[in-house]
Amino acid sequence: MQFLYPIILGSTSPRRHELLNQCQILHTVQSIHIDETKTEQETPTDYILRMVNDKAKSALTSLTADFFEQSNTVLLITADTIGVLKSGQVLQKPTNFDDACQMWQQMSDNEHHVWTAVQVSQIQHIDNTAKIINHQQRLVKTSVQFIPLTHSMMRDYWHTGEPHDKAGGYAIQGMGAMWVKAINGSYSNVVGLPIVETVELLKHF
Ligand SMILES: Cc1cn([C@H]2C[C@H](O)[C@@H](COP(=O)(O)OP(=O)(O)OP(=O)(O)O)O2)c(=O)[nH]c1=O
Repeated sequence: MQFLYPIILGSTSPRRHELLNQCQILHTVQSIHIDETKTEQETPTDYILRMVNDKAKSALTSLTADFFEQSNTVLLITADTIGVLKSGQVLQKPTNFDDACQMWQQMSDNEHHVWTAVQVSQIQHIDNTAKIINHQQRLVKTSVQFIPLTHSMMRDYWHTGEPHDKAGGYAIQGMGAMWVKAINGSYSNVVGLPIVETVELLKHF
């Protein structure tokens, strides 16, 4: 798939990279590291939209002249995925087994939503500096229904190592699929990048 400008994925998530590859969307990857702490006052929407913009600003500082060899304008994709309970509580990556169990107990035999925000930033390299000249965001929500979970299921899953770096402590594309009874909405959104909306944003530029 071809777009007007070269594409950079600003992410350390192998899942996002794989989803773009699956759709033959050519891109290079720039890893990013930011503080993902949510403030008390922030709503889930404020938080997730700030995250994708902070990730874009962080990636910007790493974009050296090599990234602009083909074109002085590039498109940068950044994304953030969280789980959201009916109470509005935000589920991030579990910090330890107890933290994961607290999330899973609330998700057991229940519905939660997975939200992914995606931002496409148009970046220009002028006077040796990369600048965001335009950006667009989308927020996509998918409903996920879990089966009832027992403590031994939680313990066994934790020991696989899969939950550690996943929002809500599970991977629908992995063994976590055994806990997912139904979804309503975009599957790629749960994995970490809503493909339909990402392509729409890329086409916009
Ligand atoms: C719910 C769910 C989340 N996830 C992943 C997607 C994201 O990689 C991760 C949520 O963390 P994010 O902070 O969104 O992403 P990340 O830290 O992995 O990567 P980066 O910030 O560098 O872009 O959870 C799955 O892989 N499968 C799932 O089913």
